[in-house]
Amino acid sequence: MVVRSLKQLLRAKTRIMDFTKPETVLDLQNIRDELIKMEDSIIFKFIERSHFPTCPSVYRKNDPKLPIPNFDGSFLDWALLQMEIAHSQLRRFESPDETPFFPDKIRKPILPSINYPQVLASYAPLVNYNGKIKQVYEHEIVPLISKCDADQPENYGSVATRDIDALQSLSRRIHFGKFVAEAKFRNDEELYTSLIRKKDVNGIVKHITNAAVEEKILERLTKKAEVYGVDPTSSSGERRITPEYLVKIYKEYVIPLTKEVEVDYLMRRLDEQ
Ligand SMILES: O=C(O)C(=O)C[C@]1(C(=O)O)C=C[C@@H](O)C=C1
Repeated sequence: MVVRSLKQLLRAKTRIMDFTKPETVLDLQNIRDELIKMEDSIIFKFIERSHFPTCPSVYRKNDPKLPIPNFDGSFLDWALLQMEIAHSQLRRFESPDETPFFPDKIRKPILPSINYPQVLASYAPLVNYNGKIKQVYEHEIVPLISKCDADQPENYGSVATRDIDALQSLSRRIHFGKFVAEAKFRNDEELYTSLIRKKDVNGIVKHITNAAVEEKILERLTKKAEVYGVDPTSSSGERRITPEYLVKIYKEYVIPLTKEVEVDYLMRRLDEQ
């Protein structure tokens, strides 16, 4: 009897989001646990980027230092597009938690489809904030997380690969707002239906906001940045990612953009029924 209940306890504790099981995907606690795990990947990706200077040429459209034949865009745009073309063929964007930066240019997978059960509304892929995420990343986040303000041609490739990793993690985190929104909608359909009918954006923002959860996120990030952001082997204790910058990035960009995704998703939610 004791053994059985212990097993049950373990099972309950190890419940995680599984995209083939809709009931695990729309459990708000599972979603929040996943968001917590994503904090670690985002911090580590920022740390990887922080070893390099800003390298503005990487983000400049058609920069003469980085000529790319038959391409209209920045070096990062080009690199990200090549990566998405490869990843699309590996089935990356079939997963409902992945949102491409170039939805019109990706390819069909080489691998057979998984046919995930549909948990989000059918328009979910159209809720795509990647343009805005890239804008914010290049203009606001890179200057905060780079080692210094400088161009370093020998590291353009390394910078672009670090940027792609960071952008993909940020995109996944921010677009998780769709799962949060769907879970909240199903938990209180009456309330959200009435707010959506009235097009009451402020009311929706008020109801999706949980100040206590946000405060906890910022507290946890401060602690994580203190631990991960310092190289324990470095005698000078030099900081790589400071708690101050990490909190600023979450408070000013990551959480507000997640909420924007939630609101956008919810505002269209009644068209689906
Ligand atoms: O956890 C939630 O309820 C969310 O809506 C996600 C999130 C976030 O971005 O982490 C956004 C808004 C809430 O105020 C709290 C947290």
